[in-house]
Amino acid sequence: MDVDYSLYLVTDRSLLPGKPYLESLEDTAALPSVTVVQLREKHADTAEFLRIAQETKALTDKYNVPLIINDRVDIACAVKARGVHLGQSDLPIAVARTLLPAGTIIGISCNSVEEVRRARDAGADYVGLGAVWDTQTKTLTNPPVGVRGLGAMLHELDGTNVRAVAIGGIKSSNLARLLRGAVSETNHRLDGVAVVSDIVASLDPGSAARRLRTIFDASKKIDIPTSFASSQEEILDGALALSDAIRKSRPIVHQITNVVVANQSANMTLALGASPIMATAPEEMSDLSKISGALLVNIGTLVNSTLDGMLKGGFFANSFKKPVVLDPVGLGASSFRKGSLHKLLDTWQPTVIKGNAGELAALVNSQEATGRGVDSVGGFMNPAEVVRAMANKERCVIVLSGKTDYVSDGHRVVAIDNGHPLLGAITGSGCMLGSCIAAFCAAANASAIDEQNPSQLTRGGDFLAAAVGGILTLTVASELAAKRDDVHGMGTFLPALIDEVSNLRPEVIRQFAKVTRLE
Ligand SMILES: Cc1ncc(COP(=O)(O)OP(=O)(O)O)c(N)n1
Ligand SMILES: Cc1ncsc1CCOP(=O)(O)O
Repeated sequence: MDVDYSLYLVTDRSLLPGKPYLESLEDTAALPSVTVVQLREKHADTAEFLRIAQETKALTDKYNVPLIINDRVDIACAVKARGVHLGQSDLPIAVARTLLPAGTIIGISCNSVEEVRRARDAGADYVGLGAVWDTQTKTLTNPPVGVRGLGAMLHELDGTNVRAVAIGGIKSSNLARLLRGAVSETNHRLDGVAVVSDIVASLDPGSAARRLRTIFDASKKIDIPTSFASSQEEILDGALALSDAIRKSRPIVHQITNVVVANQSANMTLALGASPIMATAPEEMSDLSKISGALLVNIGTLVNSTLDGMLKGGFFANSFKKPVVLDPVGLGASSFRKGSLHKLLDTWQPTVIKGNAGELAALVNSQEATGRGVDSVGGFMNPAEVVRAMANKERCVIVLSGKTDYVSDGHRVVAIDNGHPLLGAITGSGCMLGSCIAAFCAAANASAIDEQNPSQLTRGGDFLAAAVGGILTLTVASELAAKRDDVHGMGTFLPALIDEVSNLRPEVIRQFAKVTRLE
């Protein structure tokens, strides 16, 4: 019979919070939450390992949960375990197969795409991918692969029966982010998650397991809805409805942004009819996430002290189902920015990533465009395809800003041809665009019905239409501002732009909008 890998408990007696081992295990095995148990004994001698394995087997048999033995093929044979889990330096799969009864499951740990390929070709039944994050449970010999490293590993398993679980640092507080991000471009997902401390070290391991299992099961029920507005007219209607919704509901837009633009971004947010809060302290991120409609994270003048706030801000925004707009300003300019961005994306899931060609190229390691400081040099040959592929990879809406702006959620791709060259002449127009998109995302999220799905990282809403609304507001206003008699250049353009945004009505946006649905 096939094993269900949904919630794969790995034991560790050294982490028990005072409860006897078998009692703690029974708390979880008795429930339908845990679907597999792996006995992992790092310090027991052979006799002790065998004794614990026999006791564990009796318990897992009682509740009909398959038992896997860590490392030791001999113990797996002795207790007639359902399987064995091997590390990269344990017995090779082919040798273990000759020693184990036919049908015994063999799993192996993999830390890279190459290891997954080898495991697949050697006939592994499942792979343990990780460590995803750092863990207190063991000293890692390889760096964590991160959430975003898992997609390429899963891709290697397309068309095979090899199952995959992720392991390392997984908790109920980060599981939804893991499950959202751990998907290959071909939509290959994890079959389960392997967890040690979040269950074993808990005073109430049964509840801990139930929380994890509820999130895992709920994640199977969500994807980017395909029922959203489809034609360019419908997308425009959706975007303009959000413009009205912002003025009616005045959402709080929390912005952790750069010191160059904080003031003008706050004014732009007010002009849209929303309410800015430009707070950076990590200590207040949890409270602010509860009251905000959306979070903007802009790395333009990144320092370690704000990075901490960004990590916590995004984490809590995901937890409270608030959309997060990420503006990776000047990403290619330094390895500090790149390293920090990877940390951010491994900690939380953005709803929208907005960047110029140089920034998006740095994110996907493309040579097609580069950055010069915070500016972009060059462009993509096929921008529509780039945003579509990136949206699928990053599992969010992607906005590529430029003379023509491109937006995709992985299904739909839209091009917008509004804007004025003066937007590119002043500092911070890209950053203000991030603020506009965040305000529109707040409105989209607020108007969605909360499905009460614990694996959702936002309430939902058409965030592609939100991005389109944010772009149109700024770019149409820029065209109107540039035409004004009192605008003579950069200096007079910025206040006029803010005025035009504050006076802009949806009918005017509709009149000037140049939106094309591409595919
Ligand atoms: C499901 C699962 N995945 C990975 C591991 C790690 O195994 P290994 O690399 O052998 O390291 P140790 O467990 O021996 O520390 C695992 N145990 N289970
Ligand atoms: C055994 C193992 N292999 C990679 S990470 C890990 C430990 C995971 O423990 P935790 O779930 O407590 O982070």
